[in-house]
Amino acid sequence: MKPLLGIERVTQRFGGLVAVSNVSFQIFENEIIGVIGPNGAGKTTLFNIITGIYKPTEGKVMYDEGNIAGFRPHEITQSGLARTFQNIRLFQNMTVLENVLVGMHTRTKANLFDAVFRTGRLKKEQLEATQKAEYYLRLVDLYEHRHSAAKNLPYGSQRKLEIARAMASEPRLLLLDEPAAGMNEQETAELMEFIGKLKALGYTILLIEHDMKLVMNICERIIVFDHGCLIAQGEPEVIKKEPKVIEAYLGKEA
Ligand SMILES: Nc1ncnc2c1ncn2[C@@H]1O[C@H](COP(=O)(O)OP(=O)(O)OP(=O)(O)O)[C@@H](O)[C@H]1O
Repeated sequence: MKPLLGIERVTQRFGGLVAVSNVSFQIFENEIIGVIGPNGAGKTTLFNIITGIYKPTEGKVMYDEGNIAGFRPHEITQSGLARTFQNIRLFQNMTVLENVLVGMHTRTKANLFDAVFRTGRLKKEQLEATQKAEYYLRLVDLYEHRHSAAKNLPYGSQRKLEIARAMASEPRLLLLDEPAAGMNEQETAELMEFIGKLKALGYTILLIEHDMKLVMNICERIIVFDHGCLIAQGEPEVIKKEPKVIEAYLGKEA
């Protein structure tokens, strides 16, 4: 089986600091993979490399068999990767529905001419986009709130809205940066159920998360970072018992 994403000997230096050091791993279609590690281990830098915010100093990011290292973020979104951020990045004054429509932008075809003259093509496309956005909002249980301003949603719902917005670009691979951050126990439990639903829909998910219960429960494989290096990868049961992991991460934070 060919991987959907292949990280090949990737290194990211910032001046003298090596944030990611010679990292390689693969992700296969429809897997849920967790990335864990202490603060500053290089997890977010890895996401930033995969999503085109940084061009790695060395190495390849193979996605669907092509090397996307150095592609611009919008090109990466167009190739079928989408992400959420550690800190919520919604348009707070826009409605819930509008936030999802923004995520769909890379998939619409109407041009300036269509926009100025409000052509039939534009109207048809707008209607289809709204229907699609509503579909994603139903998936995350926010349809009823579609006309509320994003800022009026509770925190857990704002995180779900971010996921809906990422899904609107129709990715095959979803990268979630600390999706449970700031959530209460109930919201985290709902999120776990929701991520299970995404898998059933065929998505492949790579997530960074500090909530060990979430990671251990829903991830099929876990990748562990420490000081920029990949120190272990495997099934949760194996990772839990790995001495290097306990020393680097679980021992300090769990
Ligand atoms: N743009 C940058 N310029 C310089 N150093 C950076 C930059 N981005 C990250 N770093 C450094 O790279 C290292 C890895 O940081 P990164 O944010 O990837 O870690 P992390 O595992 O995501 O941590 P956390 O769990 O706290 O989010 C840190 O030492 C950080 O200070």
